[in-house]
Amino acid sequence: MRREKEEVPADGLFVSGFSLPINESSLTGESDPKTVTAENPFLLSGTKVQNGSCKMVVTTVGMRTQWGKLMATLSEGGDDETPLQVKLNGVATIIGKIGLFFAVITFAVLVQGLFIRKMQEGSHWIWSGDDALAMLEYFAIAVMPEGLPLAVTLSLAFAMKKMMNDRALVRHLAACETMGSATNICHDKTGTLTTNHMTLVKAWICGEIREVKSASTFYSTIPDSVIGMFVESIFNNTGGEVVKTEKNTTEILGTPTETALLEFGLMLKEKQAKTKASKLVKVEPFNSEKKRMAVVLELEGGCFRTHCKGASEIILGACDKVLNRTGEVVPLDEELNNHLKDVIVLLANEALRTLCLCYKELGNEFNSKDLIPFEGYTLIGIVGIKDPVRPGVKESVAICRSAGITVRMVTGDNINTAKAIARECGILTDDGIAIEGPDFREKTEEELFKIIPKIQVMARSSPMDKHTLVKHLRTTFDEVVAVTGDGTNDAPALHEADIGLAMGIAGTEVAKESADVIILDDNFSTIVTVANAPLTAVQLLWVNMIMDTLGALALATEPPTDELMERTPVGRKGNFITNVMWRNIMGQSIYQFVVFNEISSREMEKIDVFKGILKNYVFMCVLTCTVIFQIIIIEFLGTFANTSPLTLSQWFACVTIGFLGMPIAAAVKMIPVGSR
Ligand SMILES: Nc1ncnc2c1ncn2[C@@H]1O[C@H](COP(=O)(O)OP(=O)(O)OP(=O)(O)O)[C@@H](O)[C@H]1O
Ligand SMILES: [Ca+2]
Repeated sequence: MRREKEEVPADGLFVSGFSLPINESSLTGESDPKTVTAENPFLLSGTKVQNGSCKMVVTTVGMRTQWGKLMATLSEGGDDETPLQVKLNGVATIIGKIGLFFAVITFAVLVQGLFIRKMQEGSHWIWSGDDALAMLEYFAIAVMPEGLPLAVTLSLAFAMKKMMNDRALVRHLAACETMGSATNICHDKTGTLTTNHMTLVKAWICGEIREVKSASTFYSTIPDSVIGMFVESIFNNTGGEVVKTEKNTTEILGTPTETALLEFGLMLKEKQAKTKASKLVKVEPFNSEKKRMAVVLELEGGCFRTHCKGASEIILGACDKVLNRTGEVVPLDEELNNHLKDVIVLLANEALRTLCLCYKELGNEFNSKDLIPFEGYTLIGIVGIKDPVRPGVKESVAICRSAGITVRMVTGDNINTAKAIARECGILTDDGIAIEGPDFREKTEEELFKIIPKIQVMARSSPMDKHTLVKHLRTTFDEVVAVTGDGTNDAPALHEADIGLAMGIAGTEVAKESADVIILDDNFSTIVTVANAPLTAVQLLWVNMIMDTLGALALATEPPTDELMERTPVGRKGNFITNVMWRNIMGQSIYQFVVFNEISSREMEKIDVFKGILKNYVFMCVLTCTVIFQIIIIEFLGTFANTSPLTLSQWFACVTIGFLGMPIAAAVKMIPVGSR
């Protein structure tokens, strides 16, 4: 028995069930779902059930399935280079050349010093093992700054571990740093910005909007025939299911929209005497493209009736009759039509998801092979479903904004619902554009070029619209785009994005599989943390350019600070080494002392470098080790390291001079430079 969004566990044959779209993209790369029926009964392991349920007979399992065979032949392919890697290649070459130049000079100077000493001693013809060792040591000193690649990998790995602690599972290591340069985030609404716990709170039925508090108040003024039709619609035209558990409680399965409707239906049903027996002859399941679902019922006398429900304004367009106050079918005239449109806007403006439910008598002429017609329906009612915004979303959006990241919302919902939620989250501002998917599709390239930067909300979008927007942002505008999502309809966009983030609990398998990072606890603010982590890689890198590997290692373990987010993201084109970095590099090169410099390097823009220093044990540990090492080398390893013990006053002088580096670093940080 397969249920929605589940993976088919083995190869097998379809036995019974209703139209069952299967996504075989994991096997064939084809993203359009294929419908499995009695004529086309093959179910393959590893593919995803997108809707409905069925019974299947298992034919093969494990490595014998098509999927298993594919896995066996699969060999690792090379990955695309990430933006950081591309930039690193460039930077590494320059640094390499500069480094080589200085390495040669350092080596030459050291060797020349050795020669002069030996000349003075008159022993330049006699070379001992000690001298060879000295040469080797000079060489080591000269090539010391080559820890760069090690440090980068380390820092990414540390970032990944850090993110794991924050409940973000990184599926691709490279994603750790791509996120740091994200300039755009496209959020899906339902399930990402909102909690996806839906409840039906209002309904327009029999001529007025009623609040749903209890069945009895809702009931009293509505004719029984209308309630009967409503209940018939809810329980037959559904992708969900009401099941009795072993403990004799009822449990509702299905998507949140379906559950909300079924819950409401159960409440009404308690009062309803008995629903007439009827048989389902055809189901057209909901999909994000059509945004509606329909079923055909065979009634007692052999007549057929179809029930349809879905996106309010689309369904309203297919209705030409409506059930009035007394439960009679009356024509839907223009006045009433406009009134209903206003009702939809009214409900949507309250951030409610609106759905229309309608039916049509088909007489006794219906063949289950026919398509369900989509016109001439009778409207039963319009429902308003509440889906509260996740806690912390507004704050997270604000943080992203201040970090210079453009935040957008792409949703399949009604434009007014989308706008209301977007305002609540602080995504939609006065100068932003909200557009509907069908409008967006019609735009020419030039128009798109003009409006895309201003689009803050895209409503009624199909999965392909989401994908198209992301693609345009990435190619035409050269932005680094992050996408968050939970549903199957987000999968194409998640896949297209530079970094795809999927919700771990509420997210569907298909979404998770297309994502780079999975937010395990569905906590929205984790997305900000994810955006935070990779900047440490950059921070660490500049340190490494002027310092040794050990220091870099210490900094690599520094947790990202919230202030990091306030820095503008690097982007695809932005200079890798910003002016700020150059300033610090220059300043510090002129006057530096390793230990103090390590402390100074913790923050590139802040004067207060000590903030949180005691919390980073690894940093403190490495620092202490460096100091102890230094003392040991100077005091006790005189003959080996060519140093002599210092007097107390000499020590004091050294530390003071060294420490001076810190105020100097602080002073350098005061020099104003542009933000890039
Ligand atoms: N089970 C359903 N049956 C009929 N219509 C539905 C059903 N679920 C959703 N809808 C309608 O389809 C619209 C949403 O479609 P879609 O699946 O593209 O978006 P979503 O994933 O729910 O939202 P988002 O893109 O914000 O996550 C809703 O506004 C609603 O009117
Ligand atoms: Ca969604």
